Amino acid sequence: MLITGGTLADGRVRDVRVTEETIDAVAPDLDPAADERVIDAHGKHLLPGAIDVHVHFREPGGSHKETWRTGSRSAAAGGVTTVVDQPNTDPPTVDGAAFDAKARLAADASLVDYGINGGVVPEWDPDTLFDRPLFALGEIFLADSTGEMGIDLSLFEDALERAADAEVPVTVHAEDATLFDRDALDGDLGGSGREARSDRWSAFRTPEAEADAVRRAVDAGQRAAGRLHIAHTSTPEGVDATDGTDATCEVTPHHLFLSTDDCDRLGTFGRMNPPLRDPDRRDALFERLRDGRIDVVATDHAPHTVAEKRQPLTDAPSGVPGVETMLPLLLDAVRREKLTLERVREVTATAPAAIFDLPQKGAIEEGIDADLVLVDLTDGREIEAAALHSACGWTPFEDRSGVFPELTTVRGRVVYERDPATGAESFGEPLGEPVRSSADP
Ligand SMILES: NC(=O)N[C@@H](CC(=O)O)C(=O)O
Ligand SMILES: [Zn+2]
Ligand SMILES: [Zn+2]
Repeated sequence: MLITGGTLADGRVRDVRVTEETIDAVAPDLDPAADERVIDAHGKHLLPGAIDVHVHFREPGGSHKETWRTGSRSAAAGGVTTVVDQPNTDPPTVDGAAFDAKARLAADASLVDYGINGGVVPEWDPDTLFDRPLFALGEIFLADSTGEMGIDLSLFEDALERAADAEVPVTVHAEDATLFDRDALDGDLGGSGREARSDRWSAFRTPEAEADAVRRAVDAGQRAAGRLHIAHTSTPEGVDATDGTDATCEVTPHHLFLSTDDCDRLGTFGRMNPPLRDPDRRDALFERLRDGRIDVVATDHAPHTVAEKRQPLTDAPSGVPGVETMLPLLLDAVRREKLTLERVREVTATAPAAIFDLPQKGAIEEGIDADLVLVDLTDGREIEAAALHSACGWTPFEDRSGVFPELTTVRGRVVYERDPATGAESFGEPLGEPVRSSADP
């Protein structure tokens, strides 16, 4: 396949030849071979596929919320070519057998490349778990969230040691429940669903609870001398607690593009852990994305059904979908000159590939996986739940504008294609193996 005339993130216009699974050539002017498919990318941008290191595709055990098929189609339609699934499934991915069961589901159904993380609870089985090609160990929950997998600091320190020995990176959900403000949930919490006052959830799971937990996790990580990555940092204080350390951090699109100002509109559809923060903190977080203090954008794609969300604030589950809207929202920020295209490439592809050791991904270079996304930056459109592909059927970004892919390839296969003239979409077939195959060291 030859994609001609695309503009790369650094502004160079190049022809890109894809042969089998890899990028075969990146050059100013390539002649198409006789039977080669040619895709005209003139006036459009060609980016490396996004690597989303934090998704919850809910299988096994939660397939009424999402499945590997629906979640990976949503990823492909949003230009995400590699996803990493978290362990709070049912059963949780805390031993070798649970890992194998999830790996089989993913191999049969995932349209995009995937990694599977191991999880930690008191009854985990590190021996069989570390026997599997774990992408990472985490998210390790230092406070309960969906799946009630919260653990104490001493088990966290043991897990850090085991992961360091196994040279497996660790990701952590850093909130300290002892610093939650329980008074915030007394009094009037509004009604159910969109009538709920989810600003109270933000008042309950305080910024200090995150910042303090990040500081403690980072200290433990430094002592264990392993690779530590902080999941979904939602506050500037949390990000700043990683400054000057080896720990890396990620931010989600909802903590960049939403704030407590959206709680009124969203109700429980804006309830997640860590929660939405005040507009000033959101702006300070965006500044840290722009200036490089935040390493990665990852979605924490955490779908729940509309019915589950239409409950009172303290009964509804936490979490919002986001895998399909991450790149569109970031590209819309580029259109609005709030971010550069190179920074978007850095936080969605270059940095995740470097931090999680995926040398064959994250760039448009000869010899590496042909994970590519073709976008037309002049073609912004409104985000509508009905046009998205997650099984959950809703989005917290309704009516925001986004730039959606026209073509997504994973290791040279077209996994998603949309005709910009008609809107007609088509999807590819499952790929059948994880990005960390057992052949890896
Ligand atoms: N973020 C959330 O609010 N929920 C996530 C779990 C998590 O990432 O804490 C989920 O799996 O639902
Ligand atoms: Zn989490
Ligand atoms: Zn999560």
